[in-house]
Amino acid sequence: MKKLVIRGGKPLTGEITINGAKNSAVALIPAAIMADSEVVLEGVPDIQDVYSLLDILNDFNVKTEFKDNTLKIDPTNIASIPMPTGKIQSLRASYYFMGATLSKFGEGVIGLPGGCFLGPRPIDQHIKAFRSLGAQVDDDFGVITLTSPKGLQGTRIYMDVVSIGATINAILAAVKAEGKTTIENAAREPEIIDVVSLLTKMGAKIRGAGTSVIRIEGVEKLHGTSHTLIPDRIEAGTYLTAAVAMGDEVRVNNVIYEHIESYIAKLDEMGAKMEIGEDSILVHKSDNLQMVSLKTLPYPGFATDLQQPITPLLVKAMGKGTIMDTIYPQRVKHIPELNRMGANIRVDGDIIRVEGPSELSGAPVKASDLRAGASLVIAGLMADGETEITGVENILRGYTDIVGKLRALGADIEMFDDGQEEA
Ligand SMILES: CC(=O)N[C@H]1[C@@H](OP(=O)(O)OP(=O)(O)OC[C@H]2O[C@@H](n3ccc(=O)[nH]c3=O)[C@H](O)[C@@H]2O)O[C@H](CO)[C@@H](O)[C@@H]1O
Ligand SMILES: C=C(OP(=O)(O)O)C(=O)O
Repeated sequence: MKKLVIRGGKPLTGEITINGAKNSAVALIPAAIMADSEVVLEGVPDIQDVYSLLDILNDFNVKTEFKDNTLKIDPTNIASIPMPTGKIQSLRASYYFMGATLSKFGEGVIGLPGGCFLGPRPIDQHIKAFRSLGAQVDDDFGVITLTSPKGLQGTRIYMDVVSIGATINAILAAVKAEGKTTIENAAREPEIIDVVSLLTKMGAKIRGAGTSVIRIEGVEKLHGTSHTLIPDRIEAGTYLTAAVAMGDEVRVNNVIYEHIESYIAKLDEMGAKMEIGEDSILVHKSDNLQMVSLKTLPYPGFATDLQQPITPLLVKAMGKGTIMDTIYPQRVKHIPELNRMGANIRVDGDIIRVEGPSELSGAPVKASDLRAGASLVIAGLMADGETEITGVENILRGYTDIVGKLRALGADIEMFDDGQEEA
């Protein structure tokens, strides 16, 4: 079992560099199998979700090489293999193999995905998109079988909810469908633009990524190419929060400000002192933080993935504030753990009520999901004394070398592994 031990209260100073986006990487990798030759991805983060996908590619007989953040994917000898259980459940984004295999082979057998438990995470809009394109989709107790006996035909797909995964899966399935497809009420996240950039370089014809209407004209084949990932806006937001909490001159490099504008605006409202550079953000010492209220929304609104990381910062602020996660109202597993460390937070139906300021003290806590983990790491950096975090595997799904990066800033953080499985 791995655990993180943080001795908090140390000021953070220095520079760190943000890696390529997890939520891009996990879509680009399945998308790459749709090419007929090698795809090279640059800036791929060194995270467990990437390794889980490489394991799955290996089962599909796809050759891969991953070194120094460059990932070479050669799908020349790919085989259509059913993936009903097992590795497919180790992460959320394995659902992209539904769209990718449907497009590549006209068929696929893919089990329901895993990933963070944030409350119900249905995939009805993904299935609706596949069916609209003419696929037959059968759900046998969580094993999704996709076939397309008459091929896939371009169509109009209206998404009932704004969904990143369903939008990307619809794009993957539609790029080689016959004729034109329009996706309406599409998600607009930067990762969608990144996936469309790769597919376009592979030969796909797609317009409108980053808007709520995406138009696709089917092509017959997709070829190999190379592509560099966008930086991870959630990783950037996480380190910016740690810097606002404990920093004194911390520069966060490789940030696209426009991707986290709504987050920066909230930190600004709290009174954080930041200087926005061309591709970096410098955080000065920020005292007397003001309490704020916030609501998560689809992009360009405040990202749900940053709701948990910002919570400990609110704990440090003066006054009463509320957090409403409209995307995942049940994304609250960090709250009891923060309270164990001395926070004063109440979950009241779909509203999280924070009253501050509270001094945090180190305690044994569990990271039940990825961003709950980020939240607890930030709390641990802020707390007086020692915090021991278990559930570290969840954190490693999405953060490259979190220990090394924080140590470089002066944090007292160590990871231990006793080699035993977590209970
Ligand atoms: C791998 C990846 O990119 N994960 C991100 C992605 O997850 P994911 O793509 O799974 O999340 P979605 O954008 O699909 O979910 C948004 C909302 O739509 C609902 N919904 C979604 C699909 C569907 O078929 N039916 C439905 O009702 C969900 O329950 C949720 O309330 O976006 C989430 C919301 O920004 C982020 O927290 C995740 O980090
Ligand atoms: C919820 C997240 O990831 P996933 O969708 O991969 O579970 C996340 O990145 O915060």
